[in-house]
Amino acid sequence: MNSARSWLVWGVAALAYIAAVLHRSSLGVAGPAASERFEVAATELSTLGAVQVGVYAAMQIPVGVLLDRLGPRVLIASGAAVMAGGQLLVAIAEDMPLAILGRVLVGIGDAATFISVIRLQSGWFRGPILAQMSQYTAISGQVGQLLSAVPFVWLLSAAGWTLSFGTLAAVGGVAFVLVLLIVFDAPPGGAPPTGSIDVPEGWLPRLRSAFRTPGTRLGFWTHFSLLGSTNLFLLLWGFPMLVEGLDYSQAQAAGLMSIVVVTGMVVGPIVGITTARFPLRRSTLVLALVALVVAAWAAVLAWPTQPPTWLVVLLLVVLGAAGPGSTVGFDFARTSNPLRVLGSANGIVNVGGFIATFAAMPAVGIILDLVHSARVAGGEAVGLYDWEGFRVALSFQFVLLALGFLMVVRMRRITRSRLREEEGIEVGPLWAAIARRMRRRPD
Ligand SMILES: NCCCC[C@H](N)C(=O)NCC(=O)O
Repeated sequence: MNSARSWLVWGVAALAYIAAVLHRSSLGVAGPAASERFEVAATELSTLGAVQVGVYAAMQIPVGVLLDRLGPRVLIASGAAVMAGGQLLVAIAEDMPLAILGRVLVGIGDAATFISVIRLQSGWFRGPILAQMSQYTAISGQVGQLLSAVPFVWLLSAAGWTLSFGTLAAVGGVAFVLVLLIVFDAPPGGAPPTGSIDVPEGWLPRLRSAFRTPGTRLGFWTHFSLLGSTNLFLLLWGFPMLVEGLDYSQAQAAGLMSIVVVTGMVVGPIVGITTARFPLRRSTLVLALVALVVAAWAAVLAWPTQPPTWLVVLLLVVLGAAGPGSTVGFDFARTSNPLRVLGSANGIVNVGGFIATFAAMPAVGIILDLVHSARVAGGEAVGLYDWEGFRVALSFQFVLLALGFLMVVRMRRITRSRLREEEGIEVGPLWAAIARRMRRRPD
């Protein structure tokens, strides 16, 4: 445990996750080339991305269940192979149906990767470092995002569609081989024991047991509350909001959006160390981050004119910090479930953020349309994507953020009362803990 070999195994699994995120984000940066190759408009093209994210979300529970049966090694390796196959289809596709099939395969393989790497960590690491490992895994994914934004974009322009997507397929193939050679579920001698906790037999009872555990649902609502806004911004509405709503150039908008990614990479380890040091205060950190997201959006959307750049940057920093905050959801699942149901529990947590994203993505589009139609009917000559429209449409997020906040408060009450009954641990208010600590400190 926690040995050089643990780091090597995790490192190769993290490489597979980097490759997964590279596959995931490769289409987003290839928009114009894809429009040209398949002769489709932007709207049809966006269905390719939506299909992939939809498949990813729909596969979380089945993948979680399979993870508990087959273990992370099989799931990470199969994920890499399926994604490589999918990218190969995209590389040779000359029409949309084959490209869609390719992206469906990418979505399926991608779905198997992140929660399997998170599950793998519990086989190889012990102690406080475990709380940090999920953050390091999530950060490695950001490397995949950067690889798609810079070298892949360059390769696409230099070598063309087939060769560049073919290269991604080869990257997936290399990841597959490396995982088979190096990644095993646990060190020789087996995984750490699950203690005296009874684990039900059969996938459905196990899934039910994971769902009934309050810590799993606390993780789900954490992920729901903190990933929705960041995903909504990064995956769909951020770019149009900055370019068409706030009149930034495309290059400025790209630079601004990278603030979200870089902040996530900086804040991740801080969140990991904090949650490892103060495990009983994780939910307070989550609630504080949700409150920050609400405050930042409220300030930007309520600004009397177009918000100044410093305020936009502040929003982007907060959205960047929310990403690592959402990863805390997996830590709640880890500390409240036995190892043999952790795959199912991680699957449940990971659905949270994607449900929020799915609810918000179309809702913002529909509200933008409604506001635009109403204003045009009232005699105004305005574009679909003007700032007034975005102000109203993006406010929809407050509904999801409020729901998420209230559910985190509720689930933390239930989790804490379970902790009191089963382990005799009383978690008092934060201010009382701080006051106690100050009294203990020598003058
Ligand atoms: N851009 C935000 C990254 C946060 C990572 C996140 N907690 C997560 O759940 N990722 C799932 C995945 O498959 O990448």
